[in-house]
Amino acid sequence: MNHTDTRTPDRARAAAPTPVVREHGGPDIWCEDLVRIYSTEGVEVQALQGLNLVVDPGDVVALVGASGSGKSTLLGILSGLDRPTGGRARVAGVDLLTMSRAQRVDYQRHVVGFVWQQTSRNLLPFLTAADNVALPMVISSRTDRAARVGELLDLLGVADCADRRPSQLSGGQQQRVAIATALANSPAVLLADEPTGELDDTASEQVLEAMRSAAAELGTTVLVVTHDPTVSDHVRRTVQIRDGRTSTEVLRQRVVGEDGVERVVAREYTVIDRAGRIQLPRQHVHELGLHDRVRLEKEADHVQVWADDQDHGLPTDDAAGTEEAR
Ligand SMILES: Nc1ncnc2c1ncn2[C@@H]1O[C@H](COP(=O)(O)OP(=O)(O)OP(=O)(O)O)[C@@H](O)[C@H]1O
Repeated sequence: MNHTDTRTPDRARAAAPTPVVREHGGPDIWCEDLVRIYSTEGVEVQALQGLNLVVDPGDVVALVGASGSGKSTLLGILSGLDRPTGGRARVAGVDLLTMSRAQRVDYQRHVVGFVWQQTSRNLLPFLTAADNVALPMVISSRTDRAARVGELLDLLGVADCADRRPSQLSGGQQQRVAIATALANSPAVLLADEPTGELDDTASEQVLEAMRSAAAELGTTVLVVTHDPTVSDHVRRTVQIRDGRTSTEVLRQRVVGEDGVERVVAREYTVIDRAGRIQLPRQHVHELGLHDRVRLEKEADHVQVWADDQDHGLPTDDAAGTEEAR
């Protein structure tokens, strides 16, 4: 113990966060059957209803979905601000359900970075951009601060803003400084909740591109909640949440055609959980009149889904019917 430290051992311990236990290897975000139920005045809202999500290290993923579908609830849990009601969740090898309150501080300082929608919420107004970026490193006693501040501001394209306060920056510049601040302590995962929600199209484009390229350069995994339709140009993978569950995903791949021209091919997938459950797109359900139950037919390499148009009141000799085991 430091002899100049006059605090009692207990107080000294309380000041330093307890390090989180990290298992290395595996995905950077892993959620299984995640449930979050809010209870207010006797009314229960099931914000997450068994959500599954796996994000590999270095991936940049956009999370989209209608208002109230559970996006912010998920981000709240992944950032360590909230606890799930059930299920399991790991971020960068940290088990979020067994993490203690003291470990949460270490988790939020070193494992995850966070950017909020409101530009004013991300930065301290009385500090310059450079001092805002340096602050998390001061708190965690990092010594290479000046070099790191320069590197991050440069990476986010706001090196010329270093000596300005947030009020002297545009909304887009503020968000880029906010991303630099969130990346200061080299988190494994960057979480962003509508980071372009208050910006116009041009500034949104610049912020998303700066975030993507900085994450690629630093190897940071990114999960960004957005309503911004242009986000698809900046991410390889878009995950859609519907009613508290991941429902569909769009994966984009760059392919070179026979004409030698490179293009992006996007393909939409429906998410299947461990139990084999899938959620059919609402439009398919509506257009095909699917309800109550559907009939599945397995082909050699795919499964067909048919509306139930049988009369169940009578025995049937329909060839598609399956004879019950006796
Ligand atoms: N603290 C809370 N107490 C009670 N219900 C809540 C609370 N926070 C969220 N909810 C409810 O949980 C559901 C999911 O909310 P959430 O904020 O996660 O959705 P969202 O997809 O982020 O929506 P938006 O796009 O509008 O921000 C909604 O029905 C919401 O009303």
